[in-house]
Amino acid sequence: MMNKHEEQQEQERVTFVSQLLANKIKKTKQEVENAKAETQQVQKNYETNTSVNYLEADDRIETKAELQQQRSLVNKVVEDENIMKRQLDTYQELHHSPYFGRIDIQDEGFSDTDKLYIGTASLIDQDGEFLIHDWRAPISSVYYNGTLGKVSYQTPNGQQNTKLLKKRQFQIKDGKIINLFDTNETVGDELLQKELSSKSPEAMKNIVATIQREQNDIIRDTKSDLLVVQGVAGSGKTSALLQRIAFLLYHSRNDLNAEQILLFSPNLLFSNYIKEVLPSLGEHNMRQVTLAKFFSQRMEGMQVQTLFNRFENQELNTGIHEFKGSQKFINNIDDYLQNLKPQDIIFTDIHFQGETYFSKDEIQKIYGGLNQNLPLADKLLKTKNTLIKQLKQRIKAEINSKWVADRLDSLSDEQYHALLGDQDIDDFTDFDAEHDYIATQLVKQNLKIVYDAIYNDSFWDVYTQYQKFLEKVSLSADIAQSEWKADVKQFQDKLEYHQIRLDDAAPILYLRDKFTGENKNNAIKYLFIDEVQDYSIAEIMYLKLIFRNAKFNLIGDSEQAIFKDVESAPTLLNKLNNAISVRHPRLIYLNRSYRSTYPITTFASSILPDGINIEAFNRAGNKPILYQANSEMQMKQQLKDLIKQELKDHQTVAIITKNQAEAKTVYRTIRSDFETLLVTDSARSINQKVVVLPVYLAKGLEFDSVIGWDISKQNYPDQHSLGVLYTIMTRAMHNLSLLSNGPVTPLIPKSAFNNKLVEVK
Ligand SMILES: Nc1ncnc2c1ncn2[C@@H]1O[C@H](COP(=O)(O)OP(=O)(O)OP(=O)(O)O)[C@@H](O)[C@H]1O
Repeated sequence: MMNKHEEQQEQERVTFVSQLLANKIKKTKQEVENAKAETQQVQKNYETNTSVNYLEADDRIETKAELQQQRSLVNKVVEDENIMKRQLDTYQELHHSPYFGRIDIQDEGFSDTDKLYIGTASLIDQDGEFLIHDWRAPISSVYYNGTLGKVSYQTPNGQQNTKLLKKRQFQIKDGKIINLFDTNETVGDELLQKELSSKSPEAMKNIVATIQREQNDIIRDTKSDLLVVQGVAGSGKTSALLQRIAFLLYHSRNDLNAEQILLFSPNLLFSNYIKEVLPSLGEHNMRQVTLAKFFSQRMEGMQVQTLFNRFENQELNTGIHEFKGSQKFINNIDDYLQNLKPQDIIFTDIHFQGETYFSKDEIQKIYGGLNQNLPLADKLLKTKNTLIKQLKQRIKAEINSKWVADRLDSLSDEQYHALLGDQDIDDFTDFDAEHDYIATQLVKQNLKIVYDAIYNDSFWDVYTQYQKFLEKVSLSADIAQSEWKADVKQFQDKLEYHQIRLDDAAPILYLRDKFTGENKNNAIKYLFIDEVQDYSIAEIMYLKLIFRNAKFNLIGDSEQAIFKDVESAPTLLNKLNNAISVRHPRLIYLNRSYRSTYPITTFASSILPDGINIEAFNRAGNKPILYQANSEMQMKQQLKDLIKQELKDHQTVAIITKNQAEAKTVYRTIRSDFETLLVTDSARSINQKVVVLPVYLAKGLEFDSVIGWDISKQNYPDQHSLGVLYTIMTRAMHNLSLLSNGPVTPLIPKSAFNNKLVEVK
């Protein structure tokens, strides 16, 4: 036990640091004010200057240079102001809770010990001494990883050794220590217990003070170019992912910024839920996108089916669905393209003002005339270049035509200037040169449609090409020809309405971008996919094709597959490793579950084949209760009673259903008794105590109390529903109840609920 004197000393230090921070805050606030005033002044100057009429040719050159100078001044003061504001945010965050850990270390051969305090950001006093070390600094890893004794940690200069003499944990609130203790554990369970038993917050919290050893491995990995995390429900995958981003931004701060990190998240609700984590760590948010949004952006003019839509409609042929999502299917596309003869390429005419400008035969000839051993993308590029060359020649010929002369005569001053663009009149040697330039611009403007068609590859019909591929591909044994034909027909029918089924989206895009070599994104350096079990291998292969400079971080739980059958983790990982060949793959398992109480975690795990491997964090709570009703009416009444009861003890009660239709039924049942939010696909926040939502929108979220709706045998008849049921159960932090109309699903083993089955009377 720590003695009173030591506690007092620690409190004095906290008070000292708080006071220092208070001063810094005061000073920085003033600096922000000054910076603001300066920005306003500079901006005002800039606006006055830009409003002068700079069409006057004489003034132009001078004005231009001046403007450029002014603009960079504006940018600079804005940037200064932002830096100051960020600094202020950091101080304020630290002022609230300056640090959460202390380590005492002693380097080999030295007799004195260093006391290091660890917090969300570093703080230095006027002598350059660290009052607080950033949790991401190399030495801080000792706090998360080490037990007392000899320890080592990675630095940019290699591994360092030291001796860890003491590890102390703090809970500090508004300058007061509420808790402190010494520990030899990685990060003591005591603090974690406290963190986990609190009520579910509206937004996700950062876990910086209590990061666990395996989580720390994920966060601090800098070597892998494919990092796969398989973690059971509630094991902190999403938390670790976000801390990892914060770590990477710190670790590579000179050559990585938040804009170069992209996170694929399951839905908008989730995006919103995690939005506050990085700012609370003093970092900018990464970019976020959902798969649906990403696809629709890449297939303009097409309506791409969403995951939710596919799940709701359940119209899938499993064999075909699996085939189209497989690595084999993508490899087939590669083979198809490799062996594609020029005459098999679906070129289309380019039109201009209702007439054929370049015919598909001409284009075919250009393509066919190329050395066919060139890479695909080169062949297309050369074809495009030839087309553009021909277009330019026609533009030249067009300059002296009558329609151009007529149009030039009727140009207003303004139009003339517009055509002139950035060009300076003084640069022309004579009037003819100027005339030719303007005429060329005019023709170009008119022929821009043709230019765009070439540039955008609209002379190639990717959809029909894909259809041809479908007609040719050799099927796997479990798919009947007739079924496949029907599927191809469906593809064609949907296309008429500009609709693309989700299963076809990634393969089409893959075919397109492989053929053209275009649409690559070289800027993204780190790609994260959360809930990766919901992605097909084909989709991931497409992402790999596009984001070729990105290190891939795939995070998920094979047991929570709600859109397909549950796959064992090794199977899934094996598939991923084969599909994305990289140099340094790494796989990390997280088997300990933190979200739910011990009874809930063990109950939920009992329905999984490998559930025994899931380690429940030891936090007490009630056993889940199963209510079996004899009619829908009885079940509804029981639901209302339950909600009333749960609201007494909990902040949020979520009723989770299998699909949207059930969610609506529940909503209608309870809305007159409770203020209720029915969560839909477009929802962005949950701001009600009682919420109803289908399982796929509950992905990644957590609630104090969860009620699973109608988990009857009829609703969850077999293994296909395993992932759905497991996901529902594991959303609960403190309490879980399940309702069933009639006999309970066979997925829950009798032994799991023997003494907790309540017959509804
Ligand atoms: N080291 C930790 N310290 C404190 N809390 C933690 C820690 N790890 C996880 N948690 C908490 O456990 C809960 C689950 O974490 P998270 O949502 O990151 O898990 P997940 O693996 O992504 O879950 P799922 O796959 O079930 O959606 C959160 O409330 C999180 O704050």
